[in-house]
Amino acid sequence: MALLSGHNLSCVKQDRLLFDNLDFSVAASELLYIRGQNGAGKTSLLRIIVGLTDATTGQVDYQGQNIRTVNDQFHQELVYIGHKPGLNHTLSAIENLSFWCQLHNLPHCEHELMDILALLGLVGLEDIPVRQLSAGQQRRAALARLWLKSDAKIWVLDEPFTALDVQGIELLRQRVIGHLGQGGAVIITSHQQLDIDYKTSELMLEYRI
Ligand SMILES: Nc1ncnc2c1ncn2[C@@H]1O[C@H](COP(=O)(O)OP(=O)(O)OP(=O)(O)O)[C@@H](O)[C@H]1O
Repeated sequence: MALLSGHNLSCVKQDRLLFDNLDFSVAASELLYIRGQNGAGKTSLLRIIVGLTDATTGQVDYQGQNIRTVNDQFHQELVYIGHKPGLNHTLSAIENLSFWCQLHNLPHCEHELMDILALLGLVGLEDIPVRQLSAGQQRRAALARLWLKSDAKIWVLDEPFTALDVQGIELLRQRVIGHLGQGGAVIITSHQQLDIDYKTSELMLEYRI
């Protein structure tokens, strides 16, 4: 059974039809790549998938039910990391992630924060404002959420490799493998191919004029 599926999705932005009649599904331990050139509509599709915006037509189902009707459960079991890191630049990494843990009702996370930041190579940088971190360090801080909310079933990641170095890419790759191994599902946009021994499908968005 599909964990997450989209049916007859279409999206119009600025009078341009980005996609229509679009169906997808992703099941436990599956990875779905969404591909397409700049401006094809990948981010727009991800925002529809996580319920941040409505599709022009169609619906997204979580475990067979419209995400709008199982909103709370869906968001409890989802981690979405957008194209931008989604961090408050005036706060430190610790402050950003502590706030995120509270927002997601994950109080136990606070105890794990330092270990996760160490794993991500951010020790010594955890207390400075995020704006003083490099782009790759900011990305790492954003990706810490994948370690903090480890029981989320669905990960939706928009260009998560952006700005990461080789070691960061491998760290994230191993994390994705671990998640798939635990029965999670991952939807990802990336211009980079991941070499992974799990069922992988691809959705190509054509750029439309
Ligand atoms: N909030 C918005 N209001 C109006 N138009 C938008 C908005 N967001 C995106 N668009 C338009 O929708 C189109 C698709 O944008 P989107 O960000 O989904 O593409 P993308 O495939 O993710 O691109 P990229 O690879 O560059 O990140 C673009 O032409 C963009 O101008």
